[in-house]
Amino acid sequence: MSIAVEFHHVSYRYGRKFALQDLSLSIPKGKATGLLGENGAGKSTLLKLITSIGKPTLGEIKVFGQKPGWKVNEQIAYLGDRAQWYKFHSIEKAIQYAEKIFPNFQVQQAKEYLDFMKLDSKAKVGDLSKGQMMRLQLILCLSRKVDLFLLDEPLSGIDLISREKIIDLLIHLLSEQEVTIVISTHEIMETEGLFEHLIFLKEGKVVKSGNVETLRAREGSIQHIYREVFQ
Ligand SMILES: Nc1ncnc2c1ncn2[C@@H]1O[C@H](COP(=O)(O)OP(=O)(O)OP(=O)(O)O)[C@@H](O)[C@H]1O
Repeated sequence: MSIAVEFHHVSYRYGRKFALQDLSLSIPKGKATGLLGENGAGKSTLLKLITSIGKPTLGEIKVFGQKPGWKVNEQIAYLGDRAQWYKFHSIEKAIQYAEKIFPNFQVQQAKEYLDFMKLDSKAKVGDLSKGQMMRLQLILCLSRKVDLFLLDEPLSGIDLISREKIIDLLIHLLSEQEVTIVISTHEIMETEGLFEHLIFLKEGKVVKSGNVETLRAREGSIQHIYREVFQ
């Protein structure tokens, strides 16, 4: 199995509080990995460390064999704390703007995704609903030509139809390109079919991880495992 991201005994703390504790894990290359955990488990912190928004207090991280930093960030698209797009821009304009700020942005790809996600390119960013805004954020993120996508809770607070659209888009991307996707989520029911690999995070530690099929064969449905781990 080729590895995209490795954590070796990583700890991270905010002030006195440890958000991650002696955490070791591997994220396989070319697959979708689900990062599952309850509120405060450390999912966002883990994704931020991959993009070098923070540095580990202890331990070592490798992303495609390199230390996190600006160089490897060129290969990463991160959907994290929501990027601010100008509210007075139309979606079309937001795409032109994304092309300016992201060197590896694919305008044609973004236009295809817009159709797929049923967004009107003339609509103003400021007039979009939360779900439509998330669809747009995701389009702008996924239209970058990179090897690794990190999506921090892309489904949170989104209605069923938008969720299904987002999941369809991710499945489409995975079937078309050899990319690595890491998605943090609590929405295991809807996303289960998307993932090949799962990491269960609890109180800053990995409590279970592995290939989805292997986990299912050994321990039953993913929902069952989720309940066992988090109840
Ligand atoms: N900026 C911060 N300052 C202080 N503590 C923080 C900060 N960000 C996160 N924490 C703490 O670190 C721990 C992990 O937070 P993190 O946001 O990584 O969890 P999460 O799994 O992404 O949670 P959620 O599902 O609620 O988004 C939590 O206890 C949180 O309170």
